[in-house]
Amino acid sequence: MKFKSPPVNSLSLDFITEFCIGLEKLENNRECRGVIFTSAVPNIFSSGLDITEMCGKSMEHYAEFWRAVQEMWLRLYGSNMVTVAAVNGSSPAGGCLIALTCDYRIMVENPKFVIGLNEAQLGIVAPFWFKDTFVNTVGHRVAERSLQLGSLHSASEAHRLGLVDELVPEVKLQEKAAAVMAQWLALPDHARQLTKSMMRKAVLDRLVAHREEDVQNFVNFISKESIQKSLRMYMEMLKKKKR
Ligand SMILES: CCCC/C=C/CC(=O)SCCNC(=O)CCNC(=O)[C@H](O)C(C)(C)COP(=O)(O)OP(=O)(O)OC[C@H]1O[C@@H](n2cnc3c(N)ncnc32)[C@H](O)[C@@H]1OP(=O)(O)O
Repeated sequence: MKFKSPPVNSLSLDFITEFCIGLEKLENNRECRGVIFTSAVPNIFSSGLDITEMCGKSMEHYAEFWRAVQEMWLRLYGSNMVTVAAVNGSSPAGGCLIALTCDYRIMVENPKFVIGLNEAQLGIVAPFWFKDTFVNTVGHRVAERSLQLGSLHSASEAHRLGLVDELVPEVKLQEKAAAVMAQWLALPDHARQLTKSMMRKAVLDRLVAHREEDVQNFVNFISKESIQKSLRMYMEMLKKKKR
């Protein structure tokens, strides 16, 4: 699945809806046992949640958007397929979450590309299921430090921390992703799927059990004037950076 929503593959409601529909189609296709996620936008894997969906909108919109974000994560983290992220560009926040939610992450070894859960830098807080996914990948200490600081890690640092599994030159990315996929698909599906479910079930169940509470938390938090102000300032900063 190639993300193609220029300029930065931000995860808008439309993007997320299409992502979920595409994933469901693949999940229901018995011929399809694995998916590689990558980007068709140069230098960007995904810039994370579309900030404009969380700024200046109604409470109803925030709730609809957050349910879609939850749905995307539940489907991807709970997927029966082998999922490989071929990260060919920067991947902050929600973009990093997509990569973390996959079974395996390969990143292009470009020092300009960054990845991480940088929510704290925007004055917002990653919800418990972002945090759980991160902890399950890199361990508690690395996740705690990285989340509190809202760190965006270079590709080599992300590799050192275990946030990504492998680094490759850009020209080798697709070949490597295909090789990893072949390795994972060589196992019997039922054994791999049951093992994956055993490893991820507690974290998935936690969100399912607290889904509406999590929506309400998000809506209450994001609609606070102080948080809206932080997001507006962050968007301004992104725009100024270009001038
Ligand atoms: C409260 C509960 C928790 C909620 C959880 C939220 C998780 C999230 O995902 S929040 C989103 C966090 N994302 C970021 O912090 C990334 C911000 N973007 C960047 O750092 C850079 O844009 C980039 C490194 C991804 C790319 O840099 P580049 O120089 O190539 O492009 P830009 O000129 O910065 O951007 C082009 C264009 O796109 C707009 N934009 C960028 N990111 C977003 C975004 N996440 N949402 C909406 N719009 C975004 C940027 O403002 C530019 O717009 P203009 O062309 O109109 O100026």
